[in-house]
Amino acid sequence: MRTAHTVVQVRAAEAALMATVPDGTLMDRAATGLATACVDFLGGAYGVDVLIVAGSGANGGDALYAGARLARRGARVAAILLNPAKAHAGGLAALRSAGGHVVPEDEREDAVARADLVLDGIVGIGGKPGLRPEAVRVMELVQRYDVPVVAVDVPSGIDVDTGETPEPHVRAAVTVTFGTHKVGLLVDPGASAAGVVHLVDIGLGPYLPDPVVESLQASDVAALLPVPDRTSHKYTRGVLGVVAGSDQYTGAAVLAVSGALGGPLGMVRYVGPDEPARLVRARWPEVVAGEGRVQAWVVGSGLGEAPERAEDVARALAGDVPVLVDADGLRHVLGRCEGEVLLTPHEGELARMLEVERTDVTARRLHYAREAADRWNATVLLKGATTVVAPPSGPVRVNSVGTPWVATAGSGDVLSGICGALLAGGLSPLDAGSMGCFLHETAGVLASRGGPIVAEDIAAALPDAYRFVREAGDAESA
Ligand SMILES: NC(=O)C1=CN([C@@H]2O[C@H](COP(=O)(O)OP(=O)(O)OC[C@H]3O[C@@H](n4cnc5c(N)ncnc54)[C@H](O)[C@@H]3O)[C@@H](O)[C@H]2O)[C@@H](O)CC1
Ligand SMILES: Nc1ncnc2c1ncn2[C@@H]1O[C@H](COP(=O)(O)OP(=O)(O)O)[C@@H](O)[C@H]1O
Ligand SMILES: [K+]
Repeated sequence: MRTAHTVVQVRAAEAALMATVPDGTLMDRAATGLATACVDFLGGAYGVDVLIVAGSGANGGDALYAGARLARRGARVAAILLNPAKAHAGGLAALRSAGGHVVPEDEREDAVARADLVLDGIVGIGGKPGLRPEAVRVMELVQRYDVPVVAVDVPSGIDVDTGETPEPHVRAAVTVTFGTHKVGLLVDPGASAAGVVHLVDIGLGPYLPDPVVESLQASDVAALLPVPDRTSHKYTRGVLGVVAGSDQYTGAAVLAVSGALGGPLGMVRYVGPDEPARLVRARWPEVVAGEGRVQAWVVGSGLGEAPERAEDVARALAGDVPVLVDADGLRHVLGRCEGEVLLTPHEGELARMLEVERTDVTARRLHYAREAADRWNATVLLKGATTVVAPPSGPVRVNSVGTPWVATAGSGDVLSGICGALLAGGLSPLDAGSMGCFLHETAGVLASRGGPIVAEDIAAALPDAYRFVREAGDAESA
């Protein structure tokens, strides 16, 4: 499991750890990990040009100490000091004694043009969102000369606790973060600005409280996946009721059922108009049409806007089994929910539910997913490149495994099916949503292999994703 903590939590843990170790130990560990990550990124240190952009805080100090290590390994290291009078004294002395030098103001452009790598040590967890004009000017040069950036702890300028990027910020190829992930590294748009995130262990673990954000890895998903045993039969494995599709949107019914059958359940019941029911049974003869006992419901994909379908949603929500509500069904989730409910909007649907602009949801994904979870007393899965799954209380899950090829019509219908299958298998809305998303995106990766796919391909690859996750879990725990 990847976990992320707030700045306040990190600062408290650092203070507790620092009281137990000699001065400078943490920065030493951070700088060592950072230098190693730079060498890995560059494929070596000897003869490369590394340019440090350092602010006045400890984040700049980390970058300068790492620069000293790289210089000792044969790199040519230069530093742009954004505030020379307040530069980190220890870091600067270390860099100078290792042979690094400070770039004079009129040579900054040359230094950027020459660099193989820029180390962003402008601000870390002490930074307010945004960059001061001088930092903006330097980073514009870095962008113009297309120099890859390794961010120290966080890409400077993002809102570290939310992942929001309302102002200018650094875009990194790699972010080397210390002690624990920061929330803004796992949630978009901050996550996109961070690039590949590499965690350096500085010994913070025992001092960290429960995280505010978590991200399941294959072994976590594997540990939670229901697997039948010798005593299982179709009813103990779970029966899912699917209320999806309409005469207008027949495909949604087939795709939601396809997603469900790619999950670990025993049986699917389809409830809907004659035409989609006929198509579902033609494609999947094992599906039973009509009402009956179920362990969970999926309602909403392709229901259309007919008012009578509102009753289908209300009936499922009034029942005593978990319910997933997707797409058109979300229009009919009126008051606070009772029982176990998973809502799966994309950004446009969540914007409509909360009566805000879609661009606001894009900019503040964590904020609005949490707000909706609180307002509807339900777990809210906000779809996208980094999916956010916010329960009414407790840590939020995010998923960044996947491929943009999954963004294809009907893909969300398949997602509703696989998440519903996991609900029917007895998992909580939080687990079902976050595991379903992981399996759905993994299926997308396996089906796509870098090329275009359609929603049916994702559904067809779900059993492979299931096997892949179980094997990866076995390998990680071996
Ligand atoms: N505290 C610790 O024990 C450790 C801290 N570490 C490093 O220390 C960092 C935190 O250091 P600090 O608390 O000194 O804070 P930072 O270095 O993050 O930044 C604080 C400084 O930046 C200025 N600043 C704030 N917002 C700005 C903006 N938008 N643009 C330009 N300047 C801005 C402030 O005036 C302040 O001087 C971490 O991110 C990490 O890199 C690591 O060395 C690991 C150990
Ligand atoms: N850039 C992306 N990278 C990975 N997955 C994505 C990306 N954009 C969207 N997705 C996923 O694709 C699916 C799209 O679902 P949705 O928007 O409901 O589409 P539809 O209504 O056509 O089924 C969701 O699972 C979402 O998380
Ligand atoms: K930084």
